[in-house]
Amino acid sequence: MNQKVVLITGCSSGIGLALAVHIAKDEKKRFMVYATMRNLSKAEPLVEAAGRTLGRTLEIKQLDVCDEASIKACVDSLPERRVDILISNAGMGLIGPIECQSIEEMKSVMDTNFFGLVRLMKEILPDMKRRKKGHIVVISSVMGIQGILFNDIYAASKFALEGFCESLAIQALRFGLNISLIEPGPVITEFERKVYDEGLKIDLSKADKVTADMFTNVYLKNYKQIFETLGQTPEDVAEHTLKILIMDNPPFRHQTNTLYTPMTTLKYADPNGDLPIETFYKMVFEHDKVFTASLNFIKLLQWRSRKSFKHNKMIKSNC
Ligand SMILES: NC(=O)C1=CN([C@@H]2O[C@H](COP(=O)(O)OP(=O)(O)OC[C@H]3O[C@@H](n4cnc5c(N)ncnc54)[C@H](OP(=O)(O)O)[C@@H]3O)[C@@H](O)[C@H]2O)C=CC1
Ligand SMILES: CC1=C(/C=C/C(C)=C/C=C/C(C)=C/C=O)C(C)(C)CCC1
Repeated sequence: MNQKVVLITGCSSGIGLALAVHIAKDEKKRFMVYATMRNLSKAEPLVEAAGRTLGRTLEIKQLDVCDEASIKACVDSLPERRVDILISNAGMGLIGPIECQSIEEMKSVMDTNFFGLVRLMKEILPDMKRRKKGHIVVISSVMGIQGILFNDIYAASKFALEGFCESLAIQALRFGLNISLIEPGPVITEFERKVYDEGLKIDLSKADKVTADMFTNVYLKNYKQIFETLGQTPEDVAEHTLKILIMDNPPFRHQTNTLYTPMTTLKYADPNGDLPIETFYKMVFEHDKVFTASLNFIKLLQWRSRKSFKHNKMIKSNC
């Protein structure tokens, strides 16, 4: 059988782990998954979730996206160095006022989220071009489209990914290669815990009172609620991604959370770029009115989509 070779980065937890397992468990066994992580001592949750696919349609390998030698060693270890589908997922977040963050911390985010993909592409793209076959799937974010308060550096790293891929996609087309950006909204994973816990520990003494207050009393206060109201599961993102993998003509961009779409659409609706900024400003500072109204609207959308899901299921079961 002609299985497609899928290489995924950052599979020790969250979206990467869910992707690896979901793709390896494909009923038609269309894929051979190389699930990679930088630290193999963290493999236990993946081993457990992979179950019987381990050693069959799933293998675990070491790969650190910040280390060129580790990427090369991993790709060299694959049969014929072949990668049909690269899923660049490894990433990290960073929240808080920039005056409280060190340049080292910021560089680490850019190095992982952006240069991590660049290193992977430098190793894998030339082979894909030679074979005139391949699909590069990048786990970007809604923050690759639109910045969010106190996510300045993280959003910049995702914008960098999007600009890089948008430029490369034109060249890729010439070789018959596909590039797809997957853009989830909030997803309930270790990412949320890491970023939120770090956020609570930030030394705000370098920020002025207004900024410190905005971070503590607006951002951190609402962050949890945003995840609770809008948060997707990593399995849901994995399902969306698999659908993209099996398409004949996969799209360049795919947002996984329709509840978040009204917010990203603002960007496309106003060429001057003021609409999303003013709307987010109102959501933050006319908080009581707009933020609560927005959350209620989102809850209504959620209720309606759950209702229509049940309705569709009922129709199907009656057919
Ligand atoms: N959670 C969310 O709300 C959203 C997340 N995303 C994106 O999804 C991707 C996955 O995040 P998510 O699953 O949520 O978070 P997790 O923290 O659960 O997973 C991140 C993964 O990336 C790995 N990683 C970090 N640095 C490196 C590195 N240098 N080399 C290899 N692997 C590395 C981590 O490994 P280790 O365990 O060793 O740290 C971990 O396996 C990220 O790109 C993130 O930006 C996008 C939209 C929303
Ligand atoms: C929508 C919104 C907020 C927060 C959104 C968050 C926290 C989104 C997180 C997205 C993630 C984690 C993407 C990962 O790539 C605020 C600023 C609290 C208030 C204004 C409206």
